[in-house]
Amino acid sequence: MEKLVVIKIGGNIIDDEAKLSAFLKDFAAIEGKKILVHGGGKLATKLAAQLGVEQQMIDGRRITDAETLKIVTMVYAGAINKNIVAQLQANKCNAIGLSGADGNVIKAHKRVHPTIDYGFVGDVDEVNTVLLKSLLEQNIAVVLAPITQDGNGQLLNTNADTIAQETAKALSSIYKVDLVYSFEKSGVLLDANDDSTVIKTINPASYKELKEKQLIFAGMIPKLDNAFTALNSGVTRVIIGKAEQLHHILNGNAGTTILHE
Ligand SMILES: Nc1ncnc2c1ncn2[C@@H]1O[C@H](COP(=O)(O)OP(=O)(O)O)[C@@H](O)[C@H]1O
Ligand SMILES: CC(=O)N[C@@H](CCC(=O)OP(=O)(O)O)C(=O)O
Repeated sequence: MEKLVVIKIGGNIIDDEAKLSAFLKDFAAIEGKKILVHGGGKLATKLAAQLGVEQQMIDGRRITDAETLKIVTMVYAGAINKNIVAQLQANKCNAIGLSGADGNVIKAHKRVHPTIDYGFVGDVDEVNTVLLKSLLEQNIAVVLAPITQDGNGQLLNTNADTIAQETAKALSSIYKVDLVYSFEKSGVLLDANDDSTVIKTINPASYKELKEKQLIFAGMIPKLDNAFTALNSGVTRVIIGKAEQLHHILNGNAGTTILHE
């Protein structure tokens, strides 16, 4: 099986012009088939504040009312996605930027929850692996924004870590997939404020323990849940690490590797 890397880039890197530019240079230099998934939650929150649209997050998920859906669509599928693609072109990496609606690439349904109304939040049903494969085979890097659609004309907002997991999972039937969650820290840390405390490997048992001790919290919990789901669904390797160390991560020399046992 041929190799594919699916890399998710975190919100704090997208927000930092210099770090984003350095990261995209490194991404452009990766040989072989590659997909970049981005979010941009911080930027969406900033724009919503400027527009006076109040935002609410529950368990790391944005409650997405109609106004918020317009904002996230503009920010993720518009400004951020196109800026990333343009920068990849500047680095001589041909790329195409897609939302889940483009080419019917990611279908989802509006989240149904017994007590919480998440609004226009989408849970993924299907990834169009045929289209993605045809683009990858033309040596085009795919840049995915976390906006999905329900097939009936409704756009939906889906967490970017989940988009990366679902895409990696779907493509693992065709490729040997490495999934990388890159963000501003050196990996999963024993002390979230100390970059020198990288935990080299995490398995379900150590994850449980670290969570109980509250050494893993906030956005790292859904990220690790996505990481384990990917690993249990056919993805070969899942690593969480620092965006600046992309090449070391891919070589297995940096970050936190997620293990089955
Ligand atoms: N043990 C930990 N190691 C590293 N980060 C952690 C840990 N526990 C919680 N976190 C938090 O998780 C955040 C990453 O999650 P999130 O903000 O959702 O990621 P992203 O930047 O990819 O969107 C970090 O910024 C950090 O504050
Ligand atoms: C439903 C939901 O929560 N969607 C996320 C999508 C963006 C995202 O995941 O961005 P980061 O990776 O930068 O956090 C949101 O709107 O915040």
